[in-house]
Amino acid sequence: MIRFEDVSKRYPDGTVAVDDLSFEVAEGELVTLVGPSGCGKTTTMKMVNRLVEPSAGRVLVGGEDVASVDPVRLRRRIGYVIQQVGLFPHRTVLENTATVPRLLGRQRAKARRRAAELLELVGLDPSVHGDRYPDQLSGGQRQRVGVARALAADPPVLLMDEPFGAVDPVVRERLQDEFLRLQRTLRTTVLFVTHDIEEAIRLGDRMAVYGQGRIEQFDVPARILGAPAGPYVAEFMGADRGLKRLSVTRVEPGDLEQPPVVRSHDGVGDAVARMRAAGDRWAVVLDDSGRLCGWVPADLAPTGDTVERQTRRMEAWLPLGASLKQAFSVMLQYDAGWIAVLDGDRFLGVLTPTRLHEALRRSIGADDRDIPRDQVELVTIPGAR
Ligand SMILES: Nc1ncnc2c1ncn2[C@@H]1O[C@H](COP(=O)(O)OP(=O)(O)OP(=O)(O)O)[C@@H](O)[C@H]1O
Repeated sequence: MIRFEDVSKRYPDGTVAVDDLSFEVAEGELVTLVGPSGCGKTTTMKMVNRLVEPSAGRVLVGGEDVASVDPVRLRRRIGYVIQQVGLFPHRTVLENTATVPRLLGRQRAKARRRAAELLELVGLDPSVHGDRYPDQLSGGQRQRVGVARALAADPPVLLMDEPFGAVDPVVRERLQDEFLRLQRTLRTTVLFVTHDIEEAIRLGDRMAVYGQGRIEQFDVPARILGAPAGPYVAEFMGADRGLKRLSVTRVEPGDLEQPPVVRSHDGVGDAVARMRAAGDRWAVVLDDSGRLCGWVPADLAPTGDTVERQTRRMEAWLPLGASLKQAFSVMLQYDAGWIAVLDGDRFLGVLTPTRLHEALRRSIGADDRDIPRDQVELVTIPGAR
C-alpha cells in the first residue's frame, strides 16, 4: 500500500535525513517507526503526503507515485495525526471532526453523522463533547478528536506522528487500545512514528528500527526483540528486551501440554487407580463437553463418590491468545507449575514453564536453527560463580 523505493532526503543545508530507504507497508498493516531523535522518522512520514519531497527515489501509495498526485488531493486521501493535534480552536469538536469529509464535498448532515460515529468509536460521547470547543477538552480528549478527525474521511492510509506523545501513560495505554481496536476494524494502513519503544512494540504488526537516516531492522516486534540484527538494535531495544518479548508472544494451541484428564462423572476409585497406574500425581477434570471443572490429586481416598464431588477449583487459567507475559505473571502470582488454557470454556491443555520457553523460541523461528551465542540471553549474578 505504501512503498519506499531507494528514497533519500537531503535538506538544502546539506543534512541527509534519510539515506536510500526501501520498505513496504502492506494494506491494512500497522508499521511503527522507532529510533532516536533526529534519525529521520518524521522526514520519512512527510514524504508520503508530500510535506517533504524526496531528493532521490520514489514513494508510492496504492501503486501510484505520489510525486504525480496533486498534494492537496493527496492529503485529503491520507489521514495525518500529529502530537500537537492542530484542532481549529474556533470550531466545535463535531465541526473539527467533519472537516475533511466536508472538504471532500460530502453533505453537511452526512459528514456530521459520520463524525459523531467516529467520536463514539474513539470513546467520546458526541452529545456531551460534540458541541464543545477544543480548549474545553482534556489533552487526552483532544488526541482522540485528532484521531477521529483523521479517520473521518475513511482514508485508506493514516500517518501518525507521536499522536499520543502528550498524554500521561495511563491515558496513553487506553488510547492505544482503542486505536488498535479501531484500526483492526477499519483495516486502515498505518505508518506510526514514536519515540516510545513499548508503544512501537505494542502497536506494530511490524516495526522499523532507525539508525541515522537508515532502517537497521524491519520485522515483527518478536523477531526484533528476540533476534536483533546487530548490537545497535539490541542496545536500542534495551537490556530487558527478553522480558519485552513476553508481551508480544501469544499462547498458541501448539504450545500446550496435554496433562492427564479424568471426567467429572468418573468414579473416584477408578480415576485414582488409573492415575496411580500411569504415575500421575494429579489430573485435570473435564465434563462431557470438554469444559474445565478443576483438578484432582492422585492421593484422594478412593471412595464411591464421583470425581465431580472431589474436584478442586482451578485458581488460575488463561484464555487462548493471552500473552506469555500474562501467562508468566499468573504462574508467579499463583506459584503454579502449570496454567490451564481455555478457548471460551473449552479446555485446550496446560502451559508449563518449559513450554513457555519453547513458545518464546518459536516466536523467533529458533526451533529449527541455533540462536547465535551473542543472542542467547544469559542472566549472570555479579559475584556468583
Ligand atoms: N527542514 C529541515 N531542514 C534541515 N534539516 C532538517 C529539516 N527537517 C529536519 N531536518 C533534520 O533532518 C534530520 C531528521 O529529522 P526528522 O525530524 O526526520 O527526525 P525524527 O527522527 O523525526 O526526530 P524526532 O524524533 O526528534 O522528531 C535531523 O537531523 C533534523 O535536524
